[in-house]
Amino acid sequence: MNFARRPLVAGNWKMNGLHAALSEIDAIATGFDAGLREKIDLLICPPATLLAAAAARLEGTDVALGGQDCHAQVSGAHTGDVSALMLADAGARFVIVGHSERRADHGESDGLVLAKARAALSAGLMPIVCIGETRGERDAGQAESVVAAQIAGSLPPEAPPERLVVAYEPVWAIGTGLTPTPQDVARMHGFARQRIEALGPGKGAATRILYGGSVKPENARELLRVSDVDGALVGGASLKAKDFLAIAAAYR
Ligand SMILES: O=C[C@H](O)COP(=O)(O)O
Repeated sequence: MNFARRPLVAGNWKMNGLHAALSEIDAIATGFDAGLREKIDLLICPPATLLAAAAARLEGTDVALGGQDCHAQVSGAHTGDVSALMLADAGARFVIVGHSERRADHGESDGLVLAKARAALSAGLMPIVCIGETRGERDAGQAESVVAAQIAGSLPPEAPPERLVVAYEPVWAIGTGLTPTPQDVARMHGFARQRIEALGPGKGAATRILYGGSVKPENARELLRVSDVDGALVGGASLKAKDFLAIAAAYR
């Protein structure tokens, strides 16, 4: 166990959540008790429309807020986009970049994800850079080469490891109820850590790598106790405070 890598349990609400859902954020803050606060970091990434209201409600708590994406530029003529600085201004401390849904739906390349991660760092945010192979890539025996290319192409090598989080999310496990075996997770996280080490000595050992893809209260303990797993990026099961806190409780 590397104590520099404090576990992080992060919830990604994706395009879910109207104002009524702020009550779940209140419940998460209430349920994040001293026993858990001592051991882990907890983060919610609601839709951008809820960030400012959530920030007001979370003031004085230890629950952090994050955005789900940011533009690579600080400002300008980019209709519909949100910059990292705007997310920080609204109360975010983290931002997810390169989620597979962004890579697939918006054709985001490693180069663009890298630019977004750098924009996040410049705005004082901690980027959570997502990587992971598709089912087809895995079946073709390319899981490692895909992940290696994503690490080389989308992680800013200049970022100090304590300012960067990586999330390994096999695309075929997202929202499907399917998960890799703990052995598979250990293998892929170990591999990712080696590739991160190639970005600079000591980076592999010090960078937090989260697992994401169908994490639920029922499988959290098994997945989060795998070596080289430093937390979870949770989608569907982060929408209800009860489920999200039950996942975080794997670290009790
Ligand atoms: O960002 C979260 C991941 O895409 C996982 O989503 P999921 O927990 O619904 O499978």
